[in-house]
Amino acid sequence: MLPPVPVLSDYGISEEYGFLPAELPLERLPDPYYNKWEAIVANLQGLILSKRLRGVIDRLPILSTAGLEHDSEWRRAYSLLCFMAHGYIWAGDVPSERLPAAVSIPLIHISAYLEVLPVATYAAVCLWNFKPLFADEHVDNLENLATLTTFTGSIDESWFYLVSVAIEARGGPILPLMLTAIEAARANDHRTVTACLRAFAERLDDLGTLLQRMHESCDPQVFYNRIRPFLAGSKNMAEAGLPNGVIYEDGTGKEKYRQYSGGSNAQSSIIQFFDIILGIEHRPTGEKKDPASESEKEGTALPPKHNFLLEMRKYMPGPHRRFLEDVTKVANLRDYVEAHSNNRELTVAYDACLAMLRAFRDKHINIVSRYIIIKSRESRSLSRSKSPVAERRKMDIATASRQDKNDPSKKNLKGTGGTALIPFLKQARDETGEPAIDSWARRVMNRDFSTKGQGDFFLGKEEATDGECGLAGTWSIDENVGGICHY
Ligand code: HEM
Ligand SMILES: N[C@@H](CC(=O)c1ccccc1NC=O)C(=O)O
Repeated sequence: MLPPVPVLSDYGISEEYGFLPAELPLERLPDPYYNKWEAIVANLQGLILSKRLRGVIDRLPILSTAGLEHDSEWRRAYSLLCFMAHGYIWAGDVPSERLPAAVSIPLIHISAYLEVLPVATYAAVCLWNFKPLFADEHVDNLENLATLTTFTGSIDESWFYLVSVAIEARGGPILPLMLTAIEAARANDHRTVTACLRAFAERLDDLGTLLQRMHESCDPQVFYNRIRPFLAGSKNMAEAGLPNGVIYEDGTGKEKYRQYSGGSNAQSSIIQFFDIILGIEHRPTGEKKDPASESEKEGTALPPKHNFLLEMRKYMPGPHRRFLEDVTKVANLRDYVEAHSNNRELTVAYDACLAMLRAFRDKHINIVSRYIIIKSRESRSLSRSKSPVAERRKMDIATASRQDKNDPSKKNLKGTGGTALIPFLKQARDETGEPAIDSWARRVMNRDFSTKGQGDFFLGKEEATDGECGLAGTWSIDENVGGICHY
């Protein structure tokens, strides 16, 4: 007996909005008992700017969670407390190693209820932190979105979160679409599978276009120096001033240091869903395709490596994490397409999805290059010329990275999630092309993009120059980030 195909509503997932809550995030908690939390967050930028946030939170009483009713209230409370927590920890000349009980006690309780970790996750700042400007218009349109809370009050920060919200909303309908494709493959209905894959490829192309819009209104300077420091977690943050992590006070005096990764879009369930549905496997960073043969060669068993993308599932809301696990059990499309490799329409549609997802990751690497790598180089040379200790510390918070004497600008830069970002992101991109069925597609997607240049490429047959799946285009090589495909 095959396991049942998951039903979205069983996991609180919407057919229309995907992992965004079907009920819009609350703009404030209805019970006036929580006015103190609402007032702090409503004045967050002012309190941070005037350096008065810590004092205010130090005087805040411990509020009970008993007044929270609907899930949307729990989500609002979680988001409020995460903004307060990260504001408290990071707004100051040195980060705070302790989080007062007035934040940590309710935050830990609410996180347990929502089955998410007590740190500013992607859910806290993106999924549960937006509103439509016009209630009668869709939220998959960036022109109809606003954020509820930001650390800085800047349009750059709002835009940074909202691009992700729009991607989640526009990607939402892909979930029921691809669950239908799984059912169709079970019924050997290749026409429906092909149609679903084509529609998926087109949507992925849309999502890439949305991702590119990051450049419109989020300035790399503002992102790197003003916004990003607040998104950092408490893991691997020694350079930034948190060698042990953070103590979440509970009044017992017996608390231990805790360490959590910072917010990262790797905590978005939708992109992980795309990988699962297409049968893309992500290995731990640095691991080659066939590690068994490598260890046999050396005659040693390799120790198990850390798989960051799996680790990031712990930072997703519990039902979303369980949905991904259950979809993994039924994902059959890669096997189905491989078993029907003589069906050109089917293989081309499947390869187009891989190509589009790979192109999405290319655009993302380009963003990371502009928003983090280039910025970190600039701030390093600036800080070398200024050099006082306070400047240096600020720089370390901004880069949230380790330094390497030989190449301080590249390999050792860390993402807020804690990855060695460039090797990790490039590997994730390359793994996206691996399942390609068609030999053309395989050659194009897995080619060595290590030299600069440009040219044309085709996915599928040579005559498939264009068309429904957008299978032809040009490629060019950027000096920082490897291959970029333009469709
Ligand atoms: C200025 C904007 C952005 C920057 C600087 C950025 C940076 C990063 C970094 C450094 C990582 C590595 C993981 C970590 O350690 O955190 C990452 C991962 C990731 N980011 Fe972004 N990101 C941005 C926007 C986005 C957006 C809008 C999306 C939309 C979906 C996205 C999707 C992902 C995904 C899916 C991963 C996991 C790696 C993968 O699956 O390829 N990012 N990002
Ligand atoms: N990993 C990114 C941060 C990041 O992507 C992120 C963090 C919190 C909430 C959303 C995020 N991504 C996208 O919009 C970084 O290292 O700066």
